[in-house]
Amino acid sequence: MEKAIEVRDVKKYFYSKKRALFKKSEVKEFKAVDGVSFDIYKGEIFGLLGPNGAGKTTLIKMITGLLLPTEGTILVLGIDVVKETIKAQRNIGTVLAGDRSIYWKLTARENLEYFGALYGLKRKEAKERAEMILERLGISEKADQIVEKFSTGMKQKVALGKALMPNAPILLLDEPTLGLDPQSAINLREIILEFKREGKTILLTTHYMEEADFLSDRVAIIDSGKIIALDKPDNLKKSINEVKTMKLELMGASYEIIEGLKNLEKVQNVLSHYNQQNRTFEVTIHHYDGESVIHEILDYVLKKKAKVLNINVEEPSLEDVFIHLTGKSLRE
Ligand SMILES: Nc1ncnc2c1ncn2[C@@H]1O[C@H](COP(=O)(O)OP(=O)(O)OP(=O)(O)O)[C@@H](O)[C@H]1O
Repeated sequence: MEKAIEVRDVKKYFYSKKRALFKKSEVKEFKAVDGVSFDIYKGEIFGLLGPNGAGKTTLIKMITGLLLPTEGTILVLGIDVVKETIKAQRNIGTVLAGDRSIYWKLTARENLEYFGALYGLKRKEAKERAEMILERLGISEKADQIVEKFSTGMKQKVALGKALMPNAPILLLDEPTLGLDPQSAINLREIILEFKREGKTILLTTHYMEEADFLSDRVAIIDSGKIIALDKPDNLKKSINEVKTMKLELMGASYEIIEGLKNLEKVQNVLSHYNQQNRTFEVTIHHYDGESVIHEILDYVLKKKAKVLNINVEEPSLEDVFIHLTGKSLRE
């Protein structure tokens, strides 16, 4: 398979000065991306899944040439992003999370035409392409209104439209559906799949496991600047087949009772979320081996006088893969 993007041993360290009274200021090093390697093949959707602060945006910014890596090499269609930044950038359309680079005082159409000119399109070409993209993204009707008044979803579509203007073969989408209402998110995911059908290579970052699962041909799970797993979503889920997931909704429980669950034999991970409104705990339990441990869990909970409102035994999700590997939730 032909490679569209090659990332080799890439690191990005940030440095900040910590001032202390009467002492020499210390330089603190922060490893935002800490030795990452992967390939993205032509025509695939590659998902980078990880919690907030995992290093996803930093990686995208390095691939697109906006940030210099501290170490390592990035090739885009064989072109070194550091050595030939502009040449590499010609192959990429990028939308960063909460993209503010579109002009809010211009209309959607003016934005696209302006960026088209910036990318070197002739006036007529830019007009035609903007028209086609506005149509594709379903925003033709509002194309001549200023962007400032648009909803978050519409603004996101204009940002995506801007990234599509140069008709680059590779798209980098950073949290494309962040902040969108469910229906707009579904629409945008459909549009992303259409781009793939047209042969574009897409790298997207997300911290929504359903999104990574639904869209990606392969997913890299990233945490604290490192890739901790990389495979097709189904293979990742199969890799934790021996781990079963049980979800409980408990009334009258406490953090202490939930901590106690961790001491049960064959229980691997316990994560909980307190729902203030209903005063219930939603508890996710990863355990090995079926029935006996389920009985033990229920016996324990009932002995502690908590009420079980709901029990679900679920198929593993990418969130479960993440919990299995890190012991924490994607949303923490
Ligand atoms: N310019 C910078 N200087 C110092 N630290 C930075 C800088 N940019 C990012 N970081 C830190 O690097 C880490 C990774 O940030 P990054 O934005 O890549 O994460 P992310 O996975 O995209 O998460 P999010 O979804 O929250 O943006 C964070 O802890 C962030 O605070």
